[in-house]
Amino acid sequence: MVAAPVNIIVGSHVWVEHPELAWVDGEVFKISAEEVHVHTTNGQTVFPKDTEAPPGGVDDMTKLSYLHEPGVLHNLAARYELNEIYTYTGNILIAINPFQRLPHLYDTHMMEQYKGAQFGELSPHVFAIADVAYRAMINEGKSNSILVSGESGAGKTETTKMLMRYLAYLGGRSGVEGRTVEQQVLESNPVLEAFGNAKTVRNNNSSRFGKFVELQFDKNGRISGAAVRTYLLERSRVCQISDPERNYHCFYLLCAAPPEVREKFKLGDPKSFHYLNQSNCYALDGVDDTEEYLATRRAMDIVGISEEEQDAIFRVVAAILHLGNIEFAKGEEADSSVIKDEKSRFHLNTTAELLKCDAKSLEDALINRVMVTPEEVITRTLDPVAAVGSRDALAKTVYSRLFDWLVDKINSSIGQDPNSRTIIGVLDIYGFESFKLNSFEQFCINFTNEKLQQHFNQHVFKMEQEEYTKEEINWSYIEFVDNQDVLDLIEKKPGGIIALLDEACMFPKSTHETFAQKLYQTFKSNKRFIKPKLSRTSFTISHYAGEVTYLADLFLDKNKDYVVAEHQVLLTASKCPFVSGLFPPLPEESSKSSKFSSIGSRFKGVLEAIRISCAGYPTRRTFYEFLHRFGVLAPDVLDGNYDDKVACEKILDKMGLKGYQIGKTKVFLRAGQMAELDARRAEVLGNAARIIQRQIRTYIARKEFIALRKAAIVLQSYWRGILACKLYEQLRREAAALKIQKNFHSYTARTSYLTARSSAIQLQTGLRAMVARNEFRFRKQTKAAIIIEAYLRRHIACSYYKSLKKAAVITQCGWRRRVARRELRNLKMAARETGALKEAKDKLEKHVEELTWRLQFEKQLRTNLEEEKAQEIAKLQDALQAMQLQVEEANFRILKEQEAARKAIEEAPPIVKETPVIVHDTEKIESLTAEVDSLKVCTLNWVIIIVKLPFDLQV
Ligand SMILES: Nc1ncnc2c1ncn2[C@@H]1O[C@H](COP(=O)(O)OP(=O)(O)OP(=O)(O)O)[C@@H](O)[C@H]1O
Repeated sequence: MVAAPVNIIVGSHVWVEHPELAWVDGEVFKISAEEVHVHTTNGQTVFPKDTEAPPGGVDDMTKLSYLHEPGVLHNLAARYELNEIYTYTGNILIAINPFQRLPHLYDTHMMEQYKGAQFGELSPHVFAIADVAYRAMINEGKSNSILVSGESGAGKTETTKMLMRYLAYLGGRSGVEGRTVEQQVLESNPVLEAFGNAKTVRNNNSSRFGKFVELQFDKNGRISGAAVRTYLLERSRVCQISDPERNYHCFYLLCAAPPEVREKFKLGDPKSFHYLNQSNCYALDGVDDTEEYLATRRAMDIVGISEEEQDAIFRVVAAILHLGNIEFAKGEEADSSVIKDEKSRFHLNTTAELLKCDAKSLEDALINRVMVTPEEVITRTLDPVAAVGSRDALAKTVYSRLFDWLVDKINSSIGQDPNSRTIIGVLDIYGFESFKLNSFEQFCINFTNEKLQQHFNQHVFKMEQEEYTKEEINWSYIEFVDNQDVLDLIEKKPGGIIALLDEACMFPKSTHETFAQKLYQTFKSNKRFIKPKLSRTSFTISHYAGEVTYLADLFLDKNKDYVVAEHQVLLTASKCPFVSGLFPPLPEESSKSSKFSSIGSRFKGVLEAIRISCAGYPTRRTFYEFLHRFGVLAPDVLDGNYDDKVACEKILDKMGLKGYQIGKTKVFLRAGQMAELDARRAEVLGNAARIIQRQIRTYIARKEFIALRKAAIVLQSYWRGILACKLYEQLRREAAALKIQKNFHSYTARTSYLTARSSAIQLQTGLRAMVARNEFRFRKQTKAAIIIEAYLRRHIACSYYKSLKKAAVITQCGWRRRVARRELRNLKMAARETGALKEAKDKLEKHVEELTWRLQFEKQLRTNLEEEKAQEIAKLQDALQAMQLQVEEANFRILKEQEAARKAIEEAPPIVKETPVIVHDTEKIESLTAEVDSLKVCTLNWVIIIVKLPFDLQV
């Protein structure tokens, strides 16, 4: 791995509950207006406050004028209060856990801004670090790594995720089946977290392993693959937890799995398992383990873990829980043990069943040890305590193998790029650890941190040197505290602690006690090694970050990191291919040395970087800045028209400072020299201020006196004026009072008059209203009477009219009947006369005919006599014509009479013919009609009045 050009230190928690109080790593800092008090275990230290720094703090701590621990912490606290969680220290980023979501800090817009931006141009940000790493990789073609370190819960994992997101943004590539590599790495997180994370005191989801995510890039800077490497899984947690922590999440998830799963693995309440019930914490706030179980299964699906493999994984997890419940009792032989009771045997059988191995072999593997000597094979029994140790060792081994299997599976699922030229690695590893009891794990972690520290020292030192070279200053005598001696103590070959440990592991008779004694002997004169009094197995190392006492008790076993041969044989023989796959047969005994391939640092590392700066020339100012600030110390130098560099040198000499350096453009000051100059500057400025103050005070006092006198005169005249005003006011008030009284009296009199008047009016109104109402009632009654009368009269008139009408009609009918009868009689007589005429006519016709015949007869008889009687005939003819005329007349009359008779018959009764009559009493009728009209129409019949009567009406 190429040395990292950039580092991220995830800082310790800083809580600023009160703006003036910060708590950092167990030390309380009280920040007053003038100075910073640090309450440490060694008592109280007081530091001057950095008055140069802006109230919101500086974004790069190298800009602080005073580089001391409280100043640095105060700066972080001030920034934290403004939600500025990132701060630079040179090119190191310090991130402070905000304990709240700050989405605006990580959105695409933010990524866009940091893309390609100059380092330091924008506010400190994790994206800026990733950007520098990426650009360096692209420009120089070198791999880079970013170190994320800090104590548990500081936010390393979150920071790592942000880095990954940004790097994926820069080098994004669509991955297999549409999922990007970054997505695949993130999708694998739930699986890793379920098996590698646990609740600790500081973090509910604490990663209990170190993680190195390697993003592989192709020549175009596109992500072409990724790998996740894990380190130092906290194996001891599988068997041992303390309240209120939890074991790995997967155990609780499985206990909360659906009933059929629990039944299959014979699981129950987590409280019933020894590996879980050592702590009272079973559930996590806001986390549903059943949901998490299903989410983990889903994530396993995504990662490509088959159904059978998932089943086997959870079977192994269940087996570990049952394994933990196997208890041992003393056996009959000395130093031997047996399975304690039926309950333990049940768990033993269940474990064997789940691991698909022989129950008897499991029992033997737990309580016996086989020792192979050149001569013979000896089987040694284990006492109950050793058997428990054996049981726990098996549980830890199985679990760590399971975890490694998962990591391998995830890596093969994400896919590697064997042709990748460059990588960017992100290392997420815990920082320096010091607990009450520290074991081999802490030793390894702290060793890792020592390594980082050395790397870090060299790195910062190198940068300092570069700056000094650039400025051409003499730097040969710069010292810095090196931790090489600690590293020598731990890793030197031969003779270091690790070498001695490896040596001890190789001797079968070695115990932790002999190992500790060896250490005491070897390092009795080493400044970094301390033997604690009254202890036979612990030792203390003076690390760069402080002293840590380690318990050597389990160092040998843990260092060996070997799988007990019996356990190996047992599980290799498992009928379950998954389980046997976790324990492939060993080719041969492998070296047991610990493998540490990475480094970490923590916050106090950061301070070391500052201390290194202090060891050199921590304060540097350009000539202009220096003269601008400290010119007041030597005004004559400023007036002397010297070159800036010479002027700076003269001022420094005048102040009697030694050891400073003048570069090409800057003045380099030793630690503390800036403070000294500041103090002198403050003194000079103070003296000047005092003179100015004196003059100003005199001026102010005189000005105040004149103003006071002027004010007194003005006050007096005002006061007199006020008295006169008061007198006038009194007089005015009296007059006003009289006026008011007068008006008041008139007002009351008028009010009472108006009241009486209004009462009288009211009374009158009432009475008048009463009279009017009576009158109105009377008129109303009268009107009603008139209406009734009118109705009555109309009724009488109507009745009378009806009777008259009826009489008229009767009279008319009688008269008409009489006339008609007379007519009829005449007609009948006429008819009878017509018959007689007709008879006479007929007779006459017969007579004519007879005469005609007689004429014709006589014509013949009297032909001769014709001439004689011509005259007589002519006479006769005349008589005949006359008679014919009479006949015609008679006929005509008959016809007329017939016509008249026919008409008479037609007109004969019952038909009554209306004959217009002359109305003599029209006025009377009209008046009646008018009256009837006025009396309102009662019925429609009455509206239509016959105004013409057929006969003379006599009333
Ligand atoms: N940048 C951040 N923004 C918001 N919340 C954060 C951030 N960093 C950390 N946190 C919060 O702090 C919690 C702990 O962070 P994280 O798990 O990253 O710590 P860690 O240093 O990895 O701890 P451990 O070493 O125990 O795994 C997170 O669950 C999250 O709630």
